[in-house]
Amino acid sequence: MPNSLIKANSMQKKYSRIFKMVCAAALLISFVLPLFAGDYYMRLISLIFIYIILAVGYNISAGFSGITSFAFAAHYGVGAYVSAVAITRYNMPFLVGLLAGALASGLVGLVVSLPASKVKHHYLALISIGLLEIVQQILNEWQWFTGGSGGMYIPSWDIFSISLNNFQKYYVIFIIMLFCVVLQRNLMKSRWGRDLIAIKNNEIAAAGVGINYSKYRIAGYFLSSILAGLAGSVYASFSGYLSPDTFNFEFTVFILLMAVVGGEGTLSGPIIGAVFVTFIPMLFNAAPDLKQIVFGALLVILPQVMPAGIAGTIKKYFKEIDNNNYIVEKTEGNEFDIERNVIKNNSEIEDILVVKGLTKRFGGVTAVDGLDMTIKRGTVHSLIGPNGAGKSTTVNMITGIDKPSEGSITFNGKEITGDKFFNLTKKGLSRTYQHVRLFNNLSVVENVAIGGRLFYSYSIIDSIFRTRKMKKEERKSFHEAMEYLKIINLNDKANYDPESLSAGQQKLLELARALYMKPDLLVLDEPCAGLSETETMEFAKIIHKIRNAGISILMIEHHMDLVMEISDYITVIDYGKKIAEGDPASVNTNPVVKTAYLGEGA
Ligand SMILES: Nc1ncnc2c1ncn2[C@@H]1O[C@H](COP(=O)(O)OP(=O)(O)OP(=O)(O)O)[C@@H](O)[C@H]1O
Repeated sequence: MPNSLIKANSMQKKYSRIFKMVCAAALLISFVLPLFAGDYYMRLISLIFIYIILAVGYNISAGFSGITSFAFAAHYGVGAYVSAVAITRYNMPFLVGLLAGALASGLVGLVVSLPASKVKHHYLALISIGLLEIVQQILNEWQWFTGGSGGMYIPSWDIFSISLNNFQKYYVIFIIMLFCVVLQRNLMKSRWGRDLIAIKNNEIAAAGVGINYSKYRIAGYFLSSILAGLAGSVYASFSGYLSPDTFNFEFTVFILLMAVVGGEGTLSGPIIGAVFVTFIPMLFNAAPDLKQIVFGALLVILPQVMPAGIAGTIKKYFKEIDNNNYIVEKTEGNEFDIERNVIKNNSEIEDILVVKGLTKRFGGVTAVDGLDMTIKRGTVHSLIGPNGAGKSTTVNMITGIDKPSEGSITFNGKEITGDKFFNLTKKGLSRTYQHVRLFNNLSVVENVAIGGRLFYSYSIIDSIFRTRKMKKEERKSFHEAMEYLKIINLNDKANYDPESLSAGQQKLLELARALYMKPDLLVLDEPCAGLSETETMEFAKIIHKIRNAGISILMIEHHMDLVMEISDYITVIDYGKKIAEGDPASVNTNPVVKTAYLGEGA
């Protein structure tokens, strides 16, 4: 059967048309503006371009990756001063100076984010305030390097010994800005961008698809600080004079305001934010003291009345999300063959998972107490017990979310006790969650595609330049993700926002994501909670299919009919201890289970 493109709905099409027209108009105006505008306006628009570069940097950090930092004024300052020193004191060419400034800011970002990644990530916000203070002091006091409070003059720009006039400077800044905007767009529409967005959405689920979120946070912040440093470097040569006062907390407020007005985590937000926030102060030329009050008030009010900013609000109105609908293909015809699409594990080991003496204590509470359990390859093994029995804690230890207090876990013959969650996914373990953990800033199909991220190898450079390799792998990945969506009958909702799905559909979507990871052992934590009776029966059929394809399943479930119907083996726990195990028939008639779990007399 032929493939047909999934059609965006009419509102999304309208948005896409309007968006393209606005972009084309903005590009055209920016391009021809110097032919008509005087020097003043050319400098003003150049400054907006610089702010766009800075706002793009901040957006990659806070908007997409969820890393809050108040040090972007400091990164901007480091970039500006390092490039100025490189050009004026060491006679480096302008372009080398730009790179030096950007890199220096990136290095500072690295130094700051490395320790911050080891503690809870919101500590980076605190560390960033410290950095801003340090940079302020250095700029003011380190006379021979920065010129101190007296400032520093930078000679006019030379590129290949040609001194640039304002007209030429405008186009150089315009090209650098365009590069940064396109870089942001390309990065975010690739697996690297999706990984960053996933971390912001849900750290645990991100680790569940194999993302080492500490490393990604560091990388995201490194890139953001490079862009902020680049903006500062361009500003230094553009303005011709640097003063430490420019890079203070007031400027941090200005950067935050650009993000809040434009809309964090959107591709056009930095552009909209930079334009608005550059023009707002002009309204207060007559009363400059009022400017800070207005900026502060806007920071207080806007997140409450327009939390998504201008770009986010417009997108919400058109129900648009930044997705990859241009490469999503809907396959019709043959039913998806799970067996064909799973990686067969060649291991001969029959006991796929062996748990011995597993114990977890939370302070005085022993949630799991010396549990022994063995899961045979190719079976559906259910773990049941009353509320609070320790089931979720058990699977959290098996999947590396909780560290066991005692005991051992062996998977495919290798000990995995205490392994990190993101490492276990690479070893063939995937899971769903008691409370659904989807990535709500990604579309339905992207939520599945991210499950297959380990099978694709294109680099971040491939992403930025959208190489053939990147496009080929993305197309394959989305095509496969669509196949997985077929299993759960959601292929016609590929471009939807996951929040628009019913609770049952969201559970199924999580299952499709876990399946695309091609696991050896699939762990399902209460997969049917919130599903209707019909959906539960559909789910049972899917589980049968998955098991027949050779994937072993460990399932926690309260729906007893389902457990009895689809399980090959059942382990029953109560107060963290195993009280029974066996096939469904024996467990169903076990008097201890009846007493403890089913509430009947033995
Ligand atoms: N992070 C935690 N800190 C402290 N106590 C915890 C923590 N997680 C679980 N517990 C406790 O451990 C015990 C087992 O909880 P767990 O969630 O594993 O049970 P469960 O069998 O999955 O329950 P349910 O069926 O209601 O989901 C409970 O008493 C719970 O309160």
